[in-house]
Amino acid sequence: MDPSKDTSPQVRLEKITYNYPYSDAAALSDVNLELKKGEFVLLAGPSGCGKSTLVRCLNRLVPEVSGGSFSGRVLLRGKDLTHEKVHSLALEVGMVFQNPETQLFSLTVAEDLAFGPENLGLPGEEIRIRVKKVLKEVGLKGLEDHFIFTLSGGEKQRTAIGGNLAMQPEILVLDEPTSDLDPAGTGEVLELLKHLNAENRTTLILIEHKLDAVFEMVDRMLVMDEGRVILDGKPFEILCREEEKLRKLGIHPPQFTEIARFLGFFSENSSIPAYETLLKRLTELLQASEVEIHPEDLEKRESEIPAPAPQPRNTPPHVLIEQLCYRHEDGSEAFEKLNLEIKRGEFLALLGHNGAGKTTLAGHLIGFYRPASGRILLDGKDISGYSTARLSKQVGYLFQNPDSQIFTNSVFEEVCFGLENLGMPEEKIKKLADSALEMMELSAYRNRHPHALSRGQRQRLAVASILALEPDLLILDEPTTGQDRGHIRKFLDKIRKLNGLGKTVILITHDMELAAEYAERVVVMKQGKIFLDGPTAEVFSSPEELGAAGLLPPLPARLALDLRKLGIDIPRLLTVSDLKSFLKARCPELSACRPTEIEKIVEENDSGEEVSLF
Ligand SMILES: Nc1ncnc2c1ncn2[C@@H]1O[C@H](COP(=O)(O)OP(=O)(O)OP(=O)(O)O)[C@@H](O)[C@H]1O
Ligand SMILES: Nc1ncnc2c1ncn2[C@@H]1O[C@H](COP(=O)(O)OP(=O)(O)OP(=O)(O)O)[C@@H](O)[C@H]1O
Repeated sequence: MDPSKDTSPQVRLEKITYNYPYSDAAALSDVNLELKKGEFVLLAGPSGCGKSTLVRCLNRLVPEVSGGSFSGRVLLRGKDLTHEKVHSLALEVGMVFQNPETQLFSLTVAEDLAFGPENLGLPGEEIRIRVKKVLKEVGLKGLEDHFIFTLSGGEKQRTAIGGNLAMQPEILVLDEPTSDLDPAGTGEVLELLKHLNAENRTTLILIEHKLDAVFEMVDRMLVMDEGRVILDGKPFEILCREEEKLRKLGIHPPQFTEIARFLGFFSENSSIPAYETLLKRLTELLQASEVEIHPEDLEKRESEIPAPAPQPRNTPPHVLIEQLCYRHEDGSEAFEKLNLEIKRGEFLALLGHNGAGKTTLAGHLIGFYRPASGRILLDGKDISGYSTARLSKQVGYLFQNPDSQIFTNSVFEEVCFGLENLGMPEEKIKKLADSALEMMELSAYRNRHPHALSRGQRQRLAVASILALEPDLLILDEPTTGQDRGHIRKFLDKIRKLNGLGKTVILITHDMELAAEYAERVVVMKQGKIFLDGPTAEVFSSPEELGAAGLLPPLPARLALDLRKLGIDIPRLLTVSDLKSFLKARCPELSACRPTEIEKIVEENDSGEEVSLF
């Protein structure tokens, strides 16, 4: 039979129920699922719902390595895997894990890419060919001899993906493979996956919280909640039809589907409209409308972003970086006379391509790096003589990888750790730790070992530990990795409130949507230099410059820019809410619509609860 016509399932999960050791709650409950060869499947669901656990059943990491109690069967091309070993499945099921560091074993990039094929016993020439091909595919050409420990987060992620591609598996599972990548890198990796899927018919299972970039290219979307698969179908249909259910789970629709739905596309047709079609609909709507624009409607949203607290006269900036020069140990230049000033109470997004120098720059503020020349001042004081321990009283630094800052044996101890180091009384420590855990929705895991949490939960734990310390300056290095949109917003809404109380926030992110929504100022780095710096709306109105730094403005900003080019009178817009408010003000037929259930949910969520901690 022609294998391309074979419609029998490649993977079949039958009644899978699984509990981790010592855990009463089932991580998977009665999961039944079939996947066909060549399918490209998106697996979504709130943090902790069981996505990673489910995919780990496919190569027997669950339960062979994880232990616990497992029932049901996993069949691969009809073969029952119950008695298979993890290593014997490596050729069939490749897996790119959430944290690339857990799967990089060698000293250099090229050695790491060769590691898998070498273990398969392939001839040297074949290995060389594969490594060369993969280096190009994952965009690491030129870095082949770089040491793994010197790579930026995004470069490590590319290496981890490349290592799997070099094995040419039949099924490739990718657990948030783009979480640390810049928008250009995300696009490249997704193109690569599309190509693998189309050309080699590799079955792909992609776990992603960032739905914007992926929903258009996958064939099928599965949504999990509490260990069960609760939705299964075409992505655009699920995202539009089930928007209410998804929002309740904390899964926010991509900006594209939200706008398309608002403009009525889904009720007319269930296929995804093109960007140009959205633009055309908006143009027609706005040209037809004769209602005057009410600028106050547009300003409403912006005014929700708290303005920085007024600076008393003659107070020094909170952060002042003067003429900073820094070289890495290998002599490569990171910064040459870099200058940056941040006022107290600013909410600044630090953006830039992978390897631009964001983490290295931010690391200088807490003493992980020391300038070769130049000065760094916090509140006017030169920090060159301060230790990292001293600086951590003023500066809360959330690492890109939460596992880098988790080192105790229980969730509660973890949050207490930093507070104890500050020498606080026990009663106060307990109170602050409890409220930090409550704020991050982790109270239920109080006594659990941190490494028995999902990645998103570990990220929230790291955030709780930092927030409990009430630092004046918060540096959040990619805090959204592994989080669902619901948790991200709750967390950033709280950070915004802290910012409103005068805390300075530096958010390092590759997520333009979040930068647009939360930051008042955007600084873009490119190859170790400050490339753009200005108010958020202004920076996101410079698509050419952003493009040169490998970034793309968020969708509402792009639509507004393109509408202006078409001669439509429209202000700068940053968020979907901005766009909706503008349209409602301008087009009475849209504003006449009663709020849908979904909009009510959004409004309820937006109204926010009180910050319990401070
Ligand atoms: N080693 C472990 N021991 C006990 N419970 C665990 C362990 N690992 C994960 N869990 C729990 O199992 C549930 C499912 O975790 P899993 O990592 O599969 O979630 P996820 O959907 O992949 O989450 P995320 O999006 O945050 O990565 C979570 O509630 C988590 O706390
Ligand atoms: N110890 C080191 N030796 C040599 N080069 C290094 C070292 N540490 C970092 N680099 C390089 O410096 C550059 C900047 O790294 P940095 O981690 O600051 O980038 P980034 O903008 O935070 O990137 P990402 O978005 O990928 O996290 C990268 O190209 C990285 O490979």
